[in-house]
Amino acid sequence: MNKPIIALDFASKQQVEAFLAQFSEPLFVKVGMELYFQEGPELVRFIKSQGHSIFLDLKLHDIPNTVESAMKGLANLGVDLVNVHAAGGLEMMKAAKRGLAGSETKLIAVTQLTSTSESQMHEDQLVYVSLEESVLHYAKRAMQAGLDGVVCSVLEAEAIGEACGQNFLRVTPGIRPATVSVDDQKRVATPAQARAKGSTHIVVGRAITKAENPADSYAQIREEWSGKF
Ligand SMILES: O=c1ccn([C@@H]2O[C@H](COP(=O)(O)O)[C@@H](O)[C@H]2O)c(=O)[nH]1
Repeated sequence: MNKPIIALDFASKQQVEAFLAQFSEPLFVKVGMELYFQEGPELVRFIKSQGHSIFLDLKLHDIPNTVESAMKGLANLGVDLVNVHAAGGLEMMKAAKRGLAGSETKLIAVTQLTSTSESQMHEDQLVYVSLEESVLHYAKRAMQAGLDGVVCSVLEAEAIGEACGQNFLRVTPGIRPATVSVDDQKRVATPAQARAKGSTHIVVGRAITKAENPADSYAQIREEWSGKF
């Protein structure tokens, strides 16, 4: 079972260091826009030097040429996972993959953000299909472009596994243990539900980073996710 990916949604290297100091094992962490735009590639190199695996969650979405060039830069960082928005289109996703040529970094595409509900998708995007249909469409396009998987919610993970194959990654944020507030997330599930529905990875931020004891919270989530609880 893959380790839960901890979203390091912090504003500074200092906060990251203080957080990581509470763990004595190699982790799988996610560096997103908040942290990357403050601290840049140096911080990614630092986290890597500490032996942790990294999902660099920058959700690129631009014209194919720009995304390909940006991916060439990210390829040099040697992270484990990077992503684009599937809404950028097939050509953009293919360009992103070309940019990573020769690197070991896996590429996944965001389908519909887990903070989006079906009614919001209709209103904001004028997309009048079901949310699952939209997510499945993006997953199939990502597969067609040669990507390694998608970011989706647990609610769509099973259908994507059936449509795209079990090796196609289903990386699922919006994870909340039963007692924790959902905050701004709309399509949420517990770690146990994620396991049952075939997520390949879970992404957990605030339920760990804002917990009274992050290391305990991580251990509980990891146990629930791995089915040991
Ligand atoms: O659809 C998506 C894509 C990315 N995210 C990111 O995951 C974490 C979730 O944090 P929580 O505190 O566990 O809600 C966050 O970094 C998002 O940027 C997502 O939530 N949904």
